[in-house]
Amino acid sequence: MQRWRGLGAVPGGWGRSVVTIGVFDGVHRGHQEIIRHTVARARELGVASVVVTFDPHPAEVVRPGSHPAVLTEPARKAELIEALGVDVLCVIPFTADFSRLPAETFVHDVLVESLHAAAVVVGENFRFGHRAAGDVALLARLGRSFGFTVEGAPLVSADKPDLAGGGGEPTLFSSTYIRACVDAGDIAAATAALGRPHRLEGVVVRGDQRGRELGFPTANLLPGRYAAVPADGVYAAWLGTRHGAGPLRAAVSIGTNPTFSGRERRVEAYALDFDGDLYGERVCLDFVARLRDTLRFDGIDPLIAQIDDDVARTRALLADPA
Ligand SMILES: Cc1cc2nc3c(=O)[nH]c(=O)nc-3n(C[C@H](O)[C@H](O)[C@H](O)COP(=O)(O)O)c2cc1C
Ligand SMILES: Nc1ncnc2c1ncn2[C@@H]1O[C@H](COP(=O)(O)OP(=O)(O)O)[C@@H](O)[C@H]1O
Repeated sequence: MQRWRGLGAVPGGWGRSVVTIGVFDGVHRGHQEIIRHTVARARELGVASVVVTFDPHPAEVVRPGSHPAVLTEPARKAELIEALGVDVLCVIPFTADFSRLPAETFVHDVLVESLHAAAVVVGENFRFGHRAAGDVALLARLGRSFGFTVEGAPLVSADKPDLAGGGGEPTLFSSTYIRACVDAGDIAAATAALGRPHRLEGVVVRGDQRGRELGFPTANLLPGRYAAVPADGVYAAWLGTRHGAGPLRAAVSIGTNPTFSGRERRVEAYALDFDGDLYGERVCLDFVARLRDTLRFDGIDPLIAQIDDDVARTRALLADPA
């Protein structure tokens, strides 16, 4: 997959392409559907498939201070998009000026002049241009005058309507919905919508050096500034490192360590069957299940007994690194 930053990176003599546009945070099952459709269409037409995305998140530029929680860091997003067979990922720096482009100008400059779109694939609820004034109907109208087709991919929702909480309405998979699932610690719902576990990435930093004394050294993960951190609680997760063998089973604690009257919120992972130094390493946690709420214990013995139980459950849940 080629990676372009900005429209200036489009090579001279670029042919036609099939394009899809979006923030694609999470690359969830709905996104996957749209991207697969884009790739399939491009292959049919014998042209390149291009995913256009934005950095930073448009919300932060349009309303500073409103950056939503990030489900996938840019490098991870690119990796997931590449795995879907896309030819080009074009990341447009989302500036205040760019945000003010009227919908028509956006279509002309990006889709027609730069990418020579033969077809544009979008979800039914796609909005674009200044104040999100453009919709699929406008895009289709512009397509007729500029010479590209517009294909709306159907939106994907939960198979079981009752996942929505009994309301009867099927839950539409969206980044906003998945952020809410993660924020509530609903790992099962997040996994269903993403089509894979939610991943948190970060660097291992020093904590209070207490873990070792408890018999459970924990890698304290410092997530990215806007990362979507699951609700306080204890989780079973796969811990991935850059070096070393495959992913490690981990019992993860997220919270302020109330037993020790801690104040800082921390993400700590005890890796099972592991003894090594992780300080300064970039690691990731793929959350598989929520085990329980964070509790305040009277002393360390009941805490240790509880962590023993968490570790046993983690071992049972995470059968075999595939
Ligand atoms: C699986 C697991 C579950 C934990 N559950 C709790 C808990 O319920 N309450 C709590 O106060 N601390 C809990 N802890 C956090 C410990 O208090 C923490 O690991 C210890 O304070 C070490 O901190 P340090 O890494 O900063 O040295 C848990 C830790 C692990 C690994
Ligand atoms: N099984 C393990 N799981 C997690 N970290 C481990 C493990 N074994 C050794 N370590 C190392 O020990 C460190 C954690 O020790 P700990 O006493 O909890 O200190 P800290 O308070 O700095 O987290 C980790 O950052 C890692 O480098």
